Amino acid sequence: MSKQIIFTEKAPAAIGPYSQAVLSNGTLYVSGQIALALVEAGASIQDETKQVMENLKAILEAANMTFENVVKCSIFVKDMNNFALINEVYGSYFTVNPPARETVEVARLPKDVNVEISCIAVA
Ligand SMILES: C=C(N)C(=O)O
Repeated sequence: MSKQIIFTEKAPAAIGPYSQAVLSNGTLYVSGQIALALVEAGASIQDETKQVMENLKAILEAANMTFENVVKCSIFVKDMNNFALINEVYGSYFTVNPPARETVEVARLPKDVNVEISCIAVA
């Protein structure tokens, strides 16, 4: 079993006992990304989502991958009424052959952010 911890300063450090991402046997498991600073600044859901996607991008790049390597995403939202706005931003990162995905509304997210997205990518 191979297990390589991926870390980049270009994405926020973990806020708990987890790694930004773990690479195992060619598959990259990226932890759920949030945009805490933007939420604290009162940013829009679009800007929050964009920052989350940029975090994912930076972590993928740290493992020599891009969004093209992503096979699955999980989206957790505080308010499903934001579904369309989140899709608008998310979709701009996956213009062709988007990955598999689920989107789930949850009661609360860490640090009271509005959206958290994780992904799995394959080399
Ligand atoms: C933000 C997270 N990924 C967490 O708390 O697990």
